[in-house]
Formats: sequence, C-alpha cells, structure tokens
Amino acid sequence: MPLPTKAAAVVFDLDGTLIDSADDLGAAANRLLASEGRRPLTPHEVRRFIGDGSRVFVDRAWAATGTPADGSGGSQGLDALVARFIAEYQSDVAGHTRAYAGAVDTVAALKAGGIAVAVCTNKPQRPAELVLEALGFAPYVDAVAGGDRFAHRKPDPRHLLDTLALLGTSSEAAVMVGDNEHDMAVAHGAGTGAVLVSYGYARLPLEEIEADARIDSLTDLPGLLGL
Ligand SMILES: O=C(O)COP(=O)(O)O
Ligand SMILES: [Mg+2]
Repeated sequence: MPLPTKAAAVVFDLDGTLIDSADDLGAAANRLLASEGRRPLTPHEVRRFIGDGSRVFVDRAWAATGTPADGSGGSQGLDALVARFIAEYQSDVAGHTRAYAGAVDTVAALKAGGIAVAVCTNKPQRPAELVLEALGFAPYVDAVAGGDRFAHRKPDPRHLLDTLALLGTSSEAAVMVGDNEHDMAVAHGAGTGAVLVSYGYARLPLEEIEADARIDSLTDLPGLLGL
C-alpha cells in the first residue's frame, strides 16, 4: 500500500532500527553462558538471534552452545535462564549500545512536525524503556509497547494494533518502520504503511521482505513522509 500522504503516527521497531544493541545483548548472553560453562556467542550469532524477544533469544543461544534449554518451566529450565538473562541485560542496557546515526534527531523532527511516535519492540518493556531513556529518545516517544506488554507480540499484528490504540491513531494514518520480516508482517497485517531499513538485523535477504519503501538511513524518513 502507498504510504499515507499525511502520517499521524510513526511506530518504530527498536533493536536494529533505532538502536544498535547487539553488543550489550551479546555481552549479557555471554555472561550467562560463561556462568554455565558454555562458549560465548559470536557477534554474527547474536545478530541472527535478535528479533523475537528475550525468550527466543536465550532459547537460540542455548541450542547453539550445547544441550538446548528445557522449556517445561522447571527451575533450571528456559524460564529461569530468561529471567537471569533479562536481569543481566537490564544491569547494563546502554554500555555498548548506540543510537543509529541521526536516529534521535529524526524522531525529534517527526515529533516537532506533529507526528505521534511510538516504539513497538519484542524487547521486554523495562529494558526497552531504560535504553530509550539512556540514549535520549524518551522525550520524543509517546508510547512504548515492549514484547511483554500485551498478550501478543510481533509477528502478530495485534502487537502493532495495540500500540496504535495507545496513541489513538488509525492504521491508515500510521507507518511502521523496522528492520526485519516481523516488522513488515505486522505492518501489512495491521494495514499501516511499511518502511524497511537496510542496516539492521534482518535474517532474510532484504529483497525477499515486502515493504512500501526502503531506506538506508532514518534521516531519509521525514522527507519520505513529506515533512
Ligand atoms: O528480540 C528482541 O529482543 C527485540 O527485537 P526488536 O526490537 O527488533 O523487536
Ligand atoms: Mg528489530
């Protein structure tokens, strides 16, 4: 679908779109893996494992480094590892994480142009809020919808629809901006515009991901939206 001529809201994905967070996610995972006598993840593995939230990230990390974690909910199983991973990650969300070039200024420019801004991420709510605060996005963001805020998360389009409900914006007047197939899938499913960034952590070849527009830098976004 074409992008709205006058967008009322822009919803951003977080990891791989607004922020390059792989090093801190990897460091937290590697501290946990080391405490369990496992090898660290490579930077390439970390980038491939991001995008489906903390539970899937830890599950992939465990499967890649030895016996997979037990998903049955026991005290030694995946649930316990996920809780420890989130605690590790939350202790240092921004040490090695950077906003992509121009990202904060772009979000600020949209806001100044009268566009509502939200973040729809599979990262859990608390670390998402902490990193947005630490990197200077928070003053320009009207709503944050972490992966554990609602009953559904990307690629379920209800994650995006529930995010838009927080803003009071209709799908037709909204644009989703993200770096992977889940972000574009929720945009198509919810009926918003879909803008794919080229520099993030997509696992599929970018040309295989359907999008209404593709950008190499967030600084191209205001122009694309007619600001
Ligand atoms: O996998 C995650 O934790 C988050 O990924 P997202 O911000 O790209 O949705
Ligand atoms: Mg992403």
